[in-house]
Amino acid sequence: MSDASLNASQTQTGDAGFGDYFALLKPRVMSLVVFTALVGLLAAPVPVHPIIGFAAILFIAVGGGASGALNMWWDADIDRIMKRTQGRPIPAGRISEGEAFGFGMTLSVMAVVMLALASNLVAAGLLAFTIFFYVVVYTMWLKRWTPQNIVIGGAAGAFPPMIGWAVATGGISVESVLMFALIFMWTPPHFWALALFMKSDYKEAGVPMLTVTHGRRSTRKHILVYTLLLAPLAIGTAFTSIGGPIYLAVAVVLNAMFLKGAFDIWRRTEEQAEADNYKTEKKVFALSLFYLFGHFTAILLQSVMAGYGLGGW
Ligand code: HEM
Ligand SMILES: CC(C)=CCC/C(C)=C/CC/C(C)=C/COP(=O)(O)OP(=O)(O)O
Repeated sequence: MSDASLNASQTQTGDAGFGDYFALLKPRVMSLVVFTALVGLLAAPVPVHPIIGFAAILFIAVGGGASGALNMWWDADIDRIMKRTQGRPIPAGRISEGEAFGFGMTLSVMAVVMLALASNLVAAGLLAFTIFFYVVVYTMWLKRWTPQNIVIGGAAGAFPPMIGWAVATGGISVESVLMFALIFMWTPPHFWALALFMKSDYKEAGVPMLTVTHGRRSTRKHILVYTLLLAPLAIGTAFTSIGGPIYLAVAVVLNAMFLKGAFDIWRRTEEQAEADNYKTEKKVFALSLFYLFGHFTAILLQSVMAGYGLGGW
C-alpha cells in the first residue's frame, strides 16, 4: 500500500518507525539544500579540516531536516487536505503533532549548538536564522497570507551555501551572497512550474499560491520574468572568483535550456497544457532541479581546480 493511500483511520499514532521520523526531515528536498551548503563550504578560500567539515554539513543537514519537521507540524491541517501531502506521517496518523514538534525543536536546538561548537557563531547564527525564517516567516506567516510567499520565503532555502561559506571563513562575503542570490532568484520558477500542475490542491487547502490568486496565465508570465532575471545573474557569476570557464560553459547551456522551458511555458495556453497533462511544466520543474545542481557542481569543480592552480580565467 502506498503512503498516500494510508489514512488516519488505518494507522495510529505510536505506529511510527524510523522511516516516519526520517520522512519528517523532508530528505529529498534537503539533499539538494545540503549539497549547496557543502559547495559553499568547499568553495570558500579557507580550507576546513575534513572532520570539522563533515560534522558541520551533518549539523546543517539535521537543522534543515528539523525545520522540515516543524514545517510539517504547523502545516498538518493543510497537509491533510492536499493529495500530494496526505501520506506524510502526521496526516497519515503515524506521528502526532506534539511528537513532530518535540522532534523538530530538539533537533533544531541540537544542530545550532553543535554547529557553534564545531565551527563558529556566525555559521550557527545563520543556521538558527534560516530555521526561523523557514518555520516562522515562511510557514507560519507568508505561506497562508500572500502569493509572494515563496518569493520572500524562498530566502530560507538560499541561506545554506552562506552557512557553508561561514563555516570555513567565519563570515559573509560577496561570493556567498552571490550563491544566495542564485538560489533566491531560482526558487520562484522552480516552485511555480510545480504549482502549475498542483493548482487544485492549493486551492482546496486555501493556500494563496500565485496560481490560485492570479491564475495560471499570470503564473506563466511570472516564471518567464524570474527566469529572465536569473539568467544574467547565473551567467555573470562566471566572472567572479567562484566562477571560471567551466562554470561559464555549464551556465550558458543550462540557462539556455531553462529560458527555452520558461518561454515554452509562457507561450502555452491552458488548453494545450491540459491536453498533454502539463508535460512541459513537469519537464521545466525537473529541469529546475538539474539546473541548480549543475550550477553548484560547476562552482565546486572550479574551486577544486583552483586548488591546483587550474581552471581560472
Ligand atoms: C520556498 C521555497 C521552496 C518551495 C516552496 C519549494 C517547493 C517544493 C515542492 C512543493 C516540491 C514537491 C515535492 C514535495 O512534495 O516535497 C519541491 C520539490 C523539490 N525541491 Fe523545492 N521548494 C523550495 C525551495 C527549494 C530549495 C531551496 C531547494 C534546494 C536547494 C529545493 C529542492 C527541491 C528538490 C530536490 C525537490 C524534489 C524532491 C523530490 O524528488 O521529491 N526546493 N519543492
Ligand atoms: C539549513 C536549513 C534550515 C535549510 C532549510 C532549507 C529550506 C527552507 C528549504 C525549503 C524548501 C522546501 C521544503 C519548501 C517546501 O515548501 P512548503 O513547505 O510550502 O512545501 P510543502 O507544501 O511540500 O509542505
